[in-house]
Amino acid sequence: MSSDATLMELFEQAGAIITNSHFVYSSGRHSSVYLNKDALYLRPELISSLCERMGQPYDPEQIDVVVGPVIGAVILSQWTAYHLTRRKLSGETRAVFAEKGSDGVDKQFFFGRGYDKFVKGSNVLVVEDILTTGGSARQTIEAVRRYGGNVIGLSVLCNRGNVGPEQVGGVPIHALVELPLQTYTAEECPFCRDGVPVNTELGKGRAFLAKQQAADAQKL
Ligand SMILES: O=P(O)(O)OC[C@H]1O[C@H](OP(=O)(O)OP(=O)(O)O)[C@H](O)[C@@H]1O
Ligand SMILES: O=C(O)c1cc(=O)[nH]c(=O)[nH]1
Repeated sequence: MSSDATLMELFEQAGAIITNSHFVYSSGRHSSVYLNKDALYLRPELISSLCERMGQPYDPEQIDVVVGPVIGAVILSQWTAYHLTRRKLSGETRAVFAEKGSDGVDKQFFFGRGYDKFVKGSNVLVVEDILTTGGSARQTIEAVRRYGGNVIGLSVLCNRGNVGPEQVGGVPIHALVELPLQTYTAEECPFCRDGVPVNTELGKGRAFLAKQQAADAQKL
């Protein structure tokens, strides 16, 4: 695994690149291509080797903690911390995750479970699977800073949104794959306009349709 092309091939082989459909993303944007990270998370050995590469550019002595936002990046934080620890002369790199309240109370990422103590005053590597708008990564970085951590870098599997440091709080980004892909707002989406059915299996299509139905019902 040494180039974007090789990694892309690997993602394809793992069934992680799905095209020619109508997806809705967590940001609310729409697109015809979906990078199915969950097909990668099925494969621990593959994820381990990807995370080894995600941690490679960083000096392990400089990273105390790896932080990932729930859900997928929890797996990345574990494996990246594991490989950083293996390169460390002494001590262990911790892995913690940032979460959001399911009750709607905590709308921003927070560190529960006593993890705040491991973030405060620590040098932190933030990991994320996919950058589309960079919103989730930016919010994670903001949470680390709010809790008193020092963000050293952001390492991601795939930057599919051409996201730059200025969109994630000025933090340098390392992406295993740079794959700029077109996305649209719902209003400008050509697939919505042409009546292409929304994919309800992957992404946030089900929630999008439910919201649309609720809005339509209110109009009646
Ligand atoms: O750059 P952004 O526009 O923020 O989009 C990227 C985020 O969206 C997806 O999260 P999803 O909600 O699918 O997360 P999960 O399945 O990991 O919970 C993806 O895993 C990133 O976390
Ligand atoms: O932006 C997203 O939500 C998103 C895009 C993508 O390609 N894959 C994914 O799992 N999430």
